[in-house]
Amino acid sequence: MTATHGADSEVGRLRTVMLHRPGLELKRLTPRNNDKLLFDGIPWVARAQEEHDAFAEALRARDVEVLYLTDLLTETLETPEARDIAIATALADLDLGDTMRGYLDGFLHAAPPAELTGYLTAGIRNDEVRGGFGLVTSLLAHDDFLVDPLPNLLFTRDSSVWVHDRIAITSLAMPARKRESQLTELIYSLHPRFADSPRIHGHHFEHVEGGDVLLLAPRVIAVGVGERTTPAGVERLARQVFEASLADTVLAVPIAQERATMHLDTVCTMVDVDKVVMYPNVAHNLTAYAVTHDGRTDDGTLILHVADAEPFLVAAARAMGIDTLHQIDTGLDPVTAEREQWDDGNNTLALAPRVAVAYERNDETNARLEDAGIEVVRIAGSELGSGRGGPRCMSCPISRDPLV
Ligand SMILES: NC(=[NH2+])NCCC[C@H](N)C(=O)O
Repeated sequence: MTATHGADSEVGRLRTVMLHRPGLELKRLTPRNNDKLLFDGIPWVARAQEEHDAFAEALRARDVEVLYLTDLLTETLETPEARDIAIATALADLDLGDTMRGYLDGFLHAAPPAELTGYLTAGIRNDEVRGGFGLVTSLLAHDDFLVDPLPNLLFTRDSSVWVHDRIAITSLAMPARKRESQLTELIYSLHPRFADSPRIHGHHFEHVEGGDVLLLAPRVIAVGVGERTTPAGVERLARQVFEASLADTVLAVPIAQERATMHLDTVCTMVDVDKVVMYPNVAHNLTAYAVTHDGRTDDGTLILHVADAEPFLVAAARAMGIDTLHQIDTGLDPVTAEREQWDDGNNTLALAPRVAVAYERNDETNARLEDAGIEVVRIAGSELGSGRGGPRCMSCPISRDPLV
């Protein structure tokens, strides 16, 4: 692979990553809105920022280039075209009424790029507006949002994902996250750094979230199907990656439709070219449907073949062309395993084969990873973890070395 941007695996040496440093949007969380905004508590924002800065530093210390989503967005918003699209898409989605919509349209257009980034990410509360007064402002509560904040931007893995040299703009399932991929779509369409990068999928298509997409090996992709990614979403993604010749096999992997297992990467991540760390309580019943393609219908549509369900590790190894995809034997008792899974113990970010970033709190899982020869780069996540996401969720690899 010669592209400057892109990734063909989960473990090729990480060169460039996109993160989002948590900011004002986290200060919008209250005990009344945190469930709807998909947080399990109210994070201490200053500490969350410290933890995140340490995460970014750990990556830089390993020569990984760290890009911040808000910097990319602000740079994108320098052009009037980008501002028009950003404002029109954001406002079109909101339940505002014409008086407020008209006011906000003018207000947002007048804001300089960095400020506009702030409004698009942290939102605007009813008690913060200085105009557009009318029925909407009178009847909404003072702390209702006119523009919703996006606290889950922190989890950059979900709102876009590189597949080889293409960027897939995802389509997020939960209402609280829907606007996130409008922003990533804007960045990848109009930021000069990504000008020539071909895109697939889009925020208006069937739901696919990046946390469900695992690049098992060059040309083999596993996609979790559960609370977030839908069966139709995987089918759409499979057709696109086959059409663009980015993969030969897509494995659709059913996962329980529960908060604890919202994405495939909450139960399984790769730590080496042939090793995964997997939540032991699901390891034995995780299955996969291998999807391949062969020929076209008369109208040119690809004909997909869907194999019967098989154990995930078996189907994955076959598609990857290896004898065995090893599961690190964490040997944890079910209760410890459940606790550490909840705290994202299985949600590791590989910096290279056998080097993975993990939350320090998951002592047992980390010790077993080390026993298996994996170098564990530990980071703190006491506050970051309240959004239920670990190192993998908080990072979107933009460039990884190809596996040779
Ligand atoms: N790739 C992941 N596992 N992302 C975690 C996302 C967590 C986020 N609060 C949500 O519910 O959407």
